[in-house]
Amino acid sequence: MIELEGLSKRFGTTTAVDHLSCQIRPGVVTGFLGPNGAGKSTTMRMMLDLDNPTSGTVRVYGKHYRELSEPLRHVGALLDAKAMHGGRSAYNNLLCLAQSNRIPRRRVDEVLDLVGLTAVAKKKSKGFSLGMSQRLGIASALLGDPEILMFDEPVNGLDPEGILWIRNLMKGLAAEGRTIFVSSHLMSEMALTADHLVVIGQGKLLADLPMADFIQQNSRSYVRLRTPQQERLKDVLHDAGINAVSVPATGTLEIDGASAEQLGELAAQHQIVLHELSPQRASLEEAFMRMTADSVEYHAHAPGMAADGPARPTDAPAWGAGFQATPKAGE
Ligand SMILES: Nc1ncnc2c1ncn2[C@@H]1O[C@H](COP(=O)(O)OP(=O)(O)OP(=O)(O)O)[C@@H](O)[C@H]1O
Repeated sequence: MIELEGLSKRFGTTTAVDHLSCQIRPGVVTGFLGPNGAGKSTTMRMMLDLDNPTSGTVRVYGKHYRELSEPLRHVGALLDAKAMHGGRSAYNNLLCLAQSNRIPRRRVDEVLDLVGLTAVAKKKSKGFSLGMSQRLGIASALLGDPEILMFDEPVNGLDPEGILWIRNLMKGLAAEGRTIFVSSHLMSEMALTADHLVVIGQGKLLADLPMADFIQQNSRSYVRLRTPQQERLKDVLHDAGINAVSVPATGTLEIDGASAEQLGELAAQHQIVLHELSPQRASLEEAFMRMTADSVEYHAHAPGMAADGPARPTDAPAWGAGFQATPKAGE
């Protein structure tokens, strides 16, 4: 369990973290999301006592990080994969960490094996690729077999096999009852890994809720229908009080406010042929873009797009217009 209470951090005139309060619970993978510069790394650094809060507190199992004796046995973290001593071998980097926390030497071999670096254990870490450095950073986080694990962008530089491995590792560690807190900009990966989300924008808490609720609350689901009898179906739907929007580009109808079952049965009753009847659920990426659109600081613009153009994805469906995210703190 990690508890943040009114946590704030200012750097000069920049407020990196702004009165953040939430709890990161054990037994699940909690994803930590936010646009660039939202304050994710600063928050994680404060959790590890690497930055002092301007105000507020962060506690791990009821204690400040600095009060933990042998902290690696309680909290393991990967914040910066290149933070290792480049002149030391992977083995020696881990051995130094182990010795300073009274962790037995055999654990170094175990974690090297776990992350797949046994073959290069004696090589200096400055020659490691980003993916190998990530694996070494993950090994250091696992060294003390801690109850709490924090990973800042852990899949950065990993190949597909490595991404699958870290995903299963995090899920497995959470299933053992550990607290797993992970940041990533890869929404598709986060959608597959995290059970719960904490979302921040400009240092403020925007959401703290289960993944499924986040997607449901920040997107609209609808049903897509394709039929060779579109006008007839529209009349039937109209008579049933259901509004359908034609999408000429795809030749489909988009309907919200009715389930796929209802629509299929209605079509069958009127002997209307359907070529497609598919419930559409927005992706985590879409839900994230909608929620954080107003707190994105650094916008890139597609060629030809005005500098003050929309922050939302250009392929956002028309029904997104007027959408308002409802920030929700706590559950
Ligand atoms: N040491 C520092 N000195 C001054 N400003 C800082 C410092 N560290 C972070 N900041 C600022 O604090 C804000 C939050 O930065 P932070 O790195 O925590 O965001 P982030 O969400 O991790 O971003 P990203 O997703 O790009 O990694 C930014 O405006 C950043 O420029």
